[in-house]
Amino acid sequence: MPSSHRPYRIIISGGGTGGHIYPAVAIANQIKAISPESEILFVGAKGRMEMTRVPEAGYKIVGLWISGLQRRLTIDNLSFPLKVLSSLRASHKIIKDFKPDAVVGVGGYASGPLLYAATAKGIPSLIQEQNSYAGITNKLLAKKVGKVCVAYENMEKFFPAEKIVLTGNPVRQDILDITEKRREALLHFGLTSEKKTILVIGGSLGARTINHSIADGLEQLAAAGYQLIWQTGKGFYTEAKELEANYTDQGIRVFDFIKRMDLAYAAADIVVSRAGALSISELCLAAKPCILVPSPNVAEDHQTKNAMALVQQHAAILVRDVEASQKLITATLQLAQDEQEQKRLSENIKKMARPNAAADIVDELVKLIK
Ligand SMILES: CC(=O)N[C@H]1[C@@H](OP(=O)(O)OP(=O)(O)OC[C@H]2O[C@@H](n3ccc(=O)[nH]c3=O)[C@H](O)[C@@H]2O)O[C@H](CO)[C@@H](O)[C@@H]1O
Repeated sequence: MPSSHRPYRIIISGGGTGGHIYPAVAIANQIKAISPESEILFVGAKGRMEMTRVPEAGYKIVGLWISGLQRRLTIDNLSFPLKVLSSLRASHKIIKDFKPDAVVGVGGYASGPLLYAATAKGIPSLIQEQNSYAGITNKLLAKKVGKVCVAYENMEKFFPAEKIVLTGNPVRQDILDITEKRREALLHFGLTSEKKTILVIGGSLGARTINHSIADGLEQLAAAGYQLIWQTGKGFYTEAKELEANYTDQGIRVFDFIKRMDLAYAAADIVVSRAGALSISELCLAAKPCILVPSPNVAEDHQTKNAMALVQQHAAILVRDVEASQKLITATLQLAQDEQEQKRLSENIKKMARPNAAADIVDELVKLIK
């Protein structure tokens, strides 16, 4: 069937961590799905993760010279006003050259100047907030943009009510259907179907407390007969690799970053994870029983709020970061042994999935253009 959409020119801006980048990629893929001739340009922050992950996903990206304002007084802060001015000027030029029909902001440093410049020119714009607690960039931009697509209820405290649309977080297509991928997944990670698999993910940057707790409990997990896919982030990778060397026959697999998250979810019987908003949205779609260890190092403790939205529905188990060193391994072993609890959690978390988020967001975007 021919597409009823003309080709659109869209800029998507933001990044910093996977939690901002992958929803942006999912939105881009959806625009291409409804209108394959569309042109999409990403705008990120120089030196940040999006500058490599976005081209890997097949899209062009340009980088702005911008960073966040640190809460402490640092040398970096002194250059902050200069960075804002420089990135605003660069954003105006990018918009003038690319001539977008609309712009999308996904949060993170780069979306500030780009959306500010776009809205000043009256270009239709939409932001997507992944968390149950709004980031500062999005809060400031909300006054200027046309629509704010959110993933949690009660976001009126942060954004003008008439602009809010509850869509959920857009998740990469390959994670939407993992049920058929288990065999391929076990093969991919060199694991066996005879053992249960625990997936440990620290979020796109890795999580120190989770890493230390798993390192301390590795012997226990292996002795109990579980295999492990363990994503450490860069910081703990070398140490974890050394530990892994003692357990290769028992199926302990260490990665700093996993590119095939679809296969990681497909292989997993249970998951231990930070409570980043995208990880949570993906876990809902994958319908995996999980233990969430919210990062305490994020604005307004928003990961705990993300996690509680599930815990209150008995859709996930919470282990607080301060308690992880004592409780995480015990909780993991308990859940791994309790198939009824796994089933209950899996059924409940599945109810919270929003598989149409990307399509709903792009619908809103198209309405703004029209
Ligand atoms: C420390 C920090 O600031 N964390 C924030 C960041 O988290 P972070 O970037 O960790 O984000 P999320 O947990 O939301 O998402 C991680 C994303 O990276 C992907 N992934 C992860 C690990 C890996 O090895 N491979 C891989 O592809 C996941 O599949 C997911 O798509 O953005 C989220 C969304 O705004 C916030 O909720 C988090 O609080």
